[in-house]
Amino acid sequence: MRRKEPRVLLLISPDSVEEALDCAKAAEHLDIVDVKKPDEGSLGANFPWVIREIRDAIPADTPVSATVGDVPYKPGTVAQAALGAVVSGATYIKVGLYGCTTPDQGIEVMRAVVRAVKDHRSEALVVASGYADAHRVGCVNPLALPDIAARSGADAAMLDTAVKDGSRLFDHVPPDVCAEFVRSAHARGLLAALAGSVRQSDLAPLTGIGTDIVGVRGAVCEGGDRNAGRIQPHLVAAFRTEMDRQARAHAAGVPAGN
Ligand SMILES: O=C[C@H](O)COP(=O)(O)O
Repeated sequence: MRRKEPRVLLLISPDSVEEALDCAKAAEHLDIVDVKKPDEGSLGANFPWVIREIRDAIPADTPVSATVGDVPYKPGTVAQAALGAVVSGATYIKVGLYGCTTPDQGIEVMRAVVRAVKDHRSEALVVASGYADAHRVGCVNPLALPDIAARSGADAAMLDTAVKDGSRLFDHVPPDVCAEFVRSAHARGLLAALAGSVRQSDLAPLTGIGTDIVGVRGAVCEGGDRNAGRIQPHLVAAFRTEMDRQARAHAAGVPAGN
């Protein structure tokens, strides 16, 4: 049976139709299928026809998200790419503000994206994503994302990691600062999403932080390898089981351990 209101939404990122079919086998355990192309970057954009094929391949009640890329500070270019993603069937549109160095640049890009997406499909959700390791790539401070998202009319603020070299979300933004990010998003009426080589052992702090969405690829791939490994349905199921265990422990006020 499909989950109705999971405490935290699980977003899984396949890179192909074949991997999306493996996600479909685990559809009861995940909430959002997030199409990306990891060989084009952390939030690399896949082809429109891949988004369309994935939309057609997975259960109709599972929303499709698509990443628009690790985008430059080029509002027109990014708005067109975002329109391409929503026309192709995605209802979550994720934008990685890689080339934006200031909040004003991020707002300019995201306002253009929000207009392009919502003019086409008003109920689609726009996600403004920053990078926990922004200091390594010179982009906007991750804690600026909730304000950028709110001021541009986006629906969610997200953090991921830009450099996929084994370092993880909490290596760059510790749990107490992630908690501040989530509070800041919620105070602005936004969803908060956290990702970045997240593992099952991160689920206890992530649950406590109160994030709405956890984004994962590597942890549900064979051998934990987001590049060479493929998404495994049994690893998706195991990840969900641990999310649920942590959610129950949190609700009961009892630490679940790892
Ligand atoms: O949106 C989520 C990302 O796909 C996370 O990928 P990762 O868990 O391999 O860092």
